[in-house]
Amino acid sequence: MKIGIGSENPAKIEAVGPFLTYFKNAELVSYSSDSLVSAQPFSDEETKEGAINRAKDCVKQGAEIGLGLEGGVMEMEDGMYLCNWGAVADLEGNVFSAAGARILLPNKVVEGLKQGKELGMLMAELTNDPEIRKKDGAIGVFTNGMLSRSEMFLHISNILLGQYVYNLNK
Ligand SMILES: O=P(O)(O)OP(=O)(O)OP(=O)(O)OC[C@H]1O[C@@H](n2cnc3c(O)ncnc32)[C@H](O)[C@@H]1O
Ligand SMILES: [Mg+2]
Repeated sequence: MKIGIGSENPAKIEAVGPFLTYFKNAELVSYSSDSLVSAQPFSDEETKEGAINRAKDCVKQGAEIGLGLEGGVMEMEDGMYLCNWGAVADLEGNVFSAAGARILLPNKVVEGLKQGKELGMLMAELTNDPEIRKKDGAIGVFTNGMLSRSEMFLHISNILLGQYVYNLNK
């Protein structure tokens, strides 16, 4: 059985771990799947949609179970937050989604986002590390290393697996 992840970003690929532990005979395949939303989603809705589209795209490309993870930003009354969504889809047409951590972004980053820059690029500039989105990510930087981007996606992946299995067994 193939379990697909709709990204080539290692921070996302690592997060498939719980699915591979649960479905013991599964093979992991990473697809460059299309989120069909903007490269920088600007709301919870758009970020969630991106995650669902990535998960469904993996199934379209041949996976029995597809996982999609998407990072975005969303506005609240006190400013702009980093938000994260995940989704799992399967061949039977089941789809489940779940959200992960949110954290307020500093003004300097928000200004860049409003100018149309992607968060990944802004974080690379801020940290002088072009690979930051594949490792600690914004969440790691702004939590002083307490929670990395891959750990944050792993948390979402556990929620998705739990939801998926709960509903399979019903
Ligand atoms: O290759 P893909 O799977 O697209 O991985 P990505 O790093 O581009 O991740 P997303 O498309 O899900 O995220 C949308 C944008 O926000 C950036 N981003 C989101 N969360 C981030 C984080 O925690 N740290 C750095 N950049 C982040 C990301 O690099 C993109 O520019
Ligand atoms: Mg992207």
